[in-house]
Amino acid sequence: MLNIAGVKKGFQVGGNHIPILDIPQWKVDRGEKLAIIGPSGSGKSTLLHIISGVLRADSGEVQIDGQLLHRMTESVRDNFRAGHIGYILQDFHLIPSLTARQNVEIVMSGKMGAAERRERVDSWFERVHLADRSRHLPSQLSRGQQQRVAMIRALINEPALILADEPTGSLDWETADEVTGLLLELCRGEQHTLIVVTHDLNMADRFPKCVHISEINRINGVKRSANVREERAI
Ligand SMILES: Nc1ncnc2c1ncn2[C@@H]1O[C@H](COP(=O)(O)OP(=O)(O)OP(=O)(O)O)[C@@H](O)[C@H]1O
Repeated sequence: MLNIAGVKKGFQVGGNHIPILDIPQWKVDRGEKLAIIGPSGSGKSTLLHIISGVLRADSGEVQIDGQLLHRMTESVRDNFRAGHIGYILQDFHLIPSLTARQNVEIVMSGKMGAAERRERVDSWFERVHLADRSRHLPSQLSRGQQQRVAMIRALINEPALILADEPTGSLDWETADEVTGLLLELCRGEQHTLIVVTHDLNMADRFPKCVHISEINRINGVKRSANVREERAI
């Protein structure tokens, strides 16, 4: 489903080129549920940005479902992203002036009829146990509820690939555990590939597969430990 070959990425800082990513080869199979862990500054978010196409690699190839992102024009890439990729962020990024369901409807295809759209949105709010909250504004929802709305927004178009950057990063332990369970349940099955970047080791433990960023990225610019629990104490 995802194939990365020879990807390099660096940033210009104060006239210096700082290499961040060097990924000779990395593959994620369809239907995999994968957590990526590793220290702050090791390029995890940058990797997700490159996979989603919001950031361009300096060189190399990213292929999703056989399609090469860097060969697409910007508008084709935007359409591809909207149809194939769902993105969940730590801070939800809900539009404050829109209700929960409007925040979801805004990403849905205009081609869908009003009744079908309503039914689909209703069924997703039921799935995340927020049926009675869909007409609330984000400010009237708890952080865990806001993240559940953001999850619906990422999943409503049934993307094949779901990327989540620290989805539990701003939640308390219990809510984080709930959100993790829900995310895994919603992404169950072969049709959803899920890649989560997290510092939350309880979350990572619940994933069928967990990799350290150093297993993917050859750049060793930050202090790393093979043992992530030790790393947290550094
Ligand atoms: N636009 C940018 N310009 C310059 N440097 C950048 C830019 N974006 C990211 N970086 C640098 O790239 C490195 C990797 O950042 P990234 O956010 O990918 O790390 P991360 O592993 O996700 O960290 P964290 O776990 O703290 O979120 C950092 O040193 C960061 O400062």
